[in-house]
Amino acid sequence: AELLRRLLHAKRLPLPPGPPPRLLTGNVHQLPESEPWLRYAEWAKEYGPIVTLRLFHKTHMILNSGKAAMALLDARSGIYSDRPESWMLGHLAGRKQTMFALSSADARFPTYRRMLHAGLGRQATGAYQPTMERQLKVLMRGLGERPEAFAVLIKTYVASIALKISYGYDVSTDHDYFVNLIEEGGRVIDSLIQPFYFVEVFPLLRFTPSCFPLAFFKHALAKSRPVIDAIDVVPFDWAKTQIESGRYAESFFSRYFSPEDGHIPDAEERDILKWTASSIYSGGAHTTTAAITSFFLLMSLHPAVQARAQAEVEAVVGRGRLAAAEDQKALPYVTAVLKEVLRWAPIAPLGLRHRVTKDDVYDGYLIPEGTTVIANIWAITHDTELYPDPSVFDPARHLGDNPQPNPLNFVFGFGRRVCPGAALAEQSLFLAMANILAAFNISRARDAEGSEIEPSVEWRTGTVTCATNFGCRIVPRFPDMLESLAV
Ligand code: HEM
Repeated sequence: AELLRRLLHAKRLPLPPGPPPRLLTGNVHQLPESEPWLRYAEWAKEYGPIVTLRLFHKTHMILNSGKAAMALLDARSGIYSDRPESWMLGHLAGRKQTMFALSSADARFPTYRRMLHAGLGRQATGAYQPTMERQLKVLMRGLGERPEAFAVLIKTYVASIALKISYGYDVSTDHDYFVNLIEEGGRVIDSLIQPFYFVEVFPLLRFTPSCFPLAFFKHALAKSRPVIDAIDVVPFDWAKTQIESGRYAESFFSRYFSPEDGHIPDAEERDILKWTASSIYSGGAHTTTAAITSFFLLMSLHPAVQARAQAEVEAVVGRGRLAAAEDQKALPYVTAVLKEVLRWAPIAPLGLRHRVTKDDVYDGYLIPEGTTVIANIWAITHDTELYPDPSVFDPARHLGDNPQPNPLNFVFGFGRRVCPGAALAEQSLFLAMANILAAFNISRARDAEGSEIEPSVEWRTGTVTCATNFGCRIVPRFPDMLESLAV
C-alpha cells in the first residue's frame, strides 16, 4: 500500500529540470555535435545534478554527479539495468542480442553475464598472463624499432590480446585480416548510430518501401548488413573449424564450444557463445587502445610524473625482467598513474545508456518508467567536490591516508551492467604502463629545429573517445633491455 501511495504521489511530482524543449522536437536542436559530455556538465551547473532532455517524445536524464549515479544505477540496479531499444541497430541491423544491447529482462541476460564474468573476471585473468607478456614484448620491440608507429602498435597489442583470449587467434601483423574485418564492422556500426534516423522516433517507418523519402535508412542498412554480420560470424566459424580439426589454443570460445565434460552445445548455446565471444573484442579493443593512447599523451606532457613512476618501477622491478601483474601492489604510484589517466580522460565519457523499468522517485523528482538514463562519467570524474582541481593531472591525489574516490568505481559503468572486462582492462593497462615506463622516455614531439611542439589534441566524439592527431617522442632508455626481449 505504501508503494502504491508513493507511486500515485510520484505521478504528480515534477521531472528534474533541464533546458526548455521545443514543442515537437524537444531539445534535439540543443544537442552538441562534439564532446556532448562538456555541455551536459555545463547544464548541470544551471539545472542540478540530474538534467532532463526530451528528444521528440522520449525522455532522457543525464546523471552528472557520482552521488546520483551510485544512488540510482548501483543501489537501485534492479530497475536501472535495462537498455533502451534501438530500432536501427538493434532490430533492423540484427544486433538486439549483442551483450551491449540485450535487455536485462531477456532470459539470456544472466547467462551472458555469468559467462563473461567467468571468462574475464579476476580469477580468469591470471591465465592470460603468458598471452599478455608475449604481446607486451612485441609492443615494446615495436616501439623501439618504429616509435612513430606507436598508435598502430598499441592497437595491435590490444587486438592481439582480445582475439587470443576470445577465439585463440594469433594476430599476425599490423594489417591482420580479422582485425581489419572487425574494425571495418565497428566503423559501419558507428555510422548507423551517429546520424539521426527517423525510424528511431517513428518505428512504423520500417514498413515503408525503400523508395519512400524518409526510408533512406533502408539503403544504409542494405549496404551495412553483410559487413556488420561478419564481425561475429567469421571469427566464430574460424574458431569452430580449428576445434573440429583438433588443433586449437585454449580460449573463451573453446571453453564453451568444447567443454571438458564433452557436452555438445545446441543451436541456442552456440548463438549465446557467438555474441559473448564477439563482445570481448568489441568491448575491449577500442577502450583499452584509447586508454594507452591517453597514457602516451599524458606522459609526454608531464615529465615529473613520468620520472617518479620510472623511479618506482626501477626500484621495485629493476632492469633484468618485465614487470608482472604480481608487482602491482608494490607499485602504488604506477597504479595511481593508471587511475589518473582513466579519471582525467574517461574512455567512455557517457558510458552506455540505461533504461528504467519502473517509475521511481529521487530527491523529490519523478523518473518515469522507460526513461533513458545516461551517466555523465566525464562530469563525475571532473566533479570538484570529489576531485579538487579536476583538470590538473595529478596521480598523487589517489595516494596517502585520504585518497580521493577511486575513479575505477565510475569509469567502468554501474550496477548490473558494469563492465565485465574491468579486471582484464586494468591488468593489461598496468602491464603496458609499467613496462613502457621502465623501457622508454616519452616526451613532446620536436620540430625540424629540435624545439618541442605543443600537441594540439582532438578528442574523438563517440561512445569511446580517444585522443587523436598528436605526436610524441619515444626514446628507449636502455637499448640493450629491448634486445633481450625475444618473443
Ligand atoms: C579501459 C578499458 C575499458 C573501459 C573504460 C570500459 C568501460 C565500460 C563502460 C563504461 C561500460 C558500460 C557500463 C554500463 O552500462 O554502465 C562497459 C560495458 C562493457 N564492457 Fe567495458 N570497458 C573497458 C574495457 C573492456 C574490456 C577489456 C572488455 C572485454 C574484454 C569489455 C567488455 C565490455 C562489455 C561486454 C560491456 C557490456 C556489458 C553489458 O551491457 O552488460 N570492456 N565498459
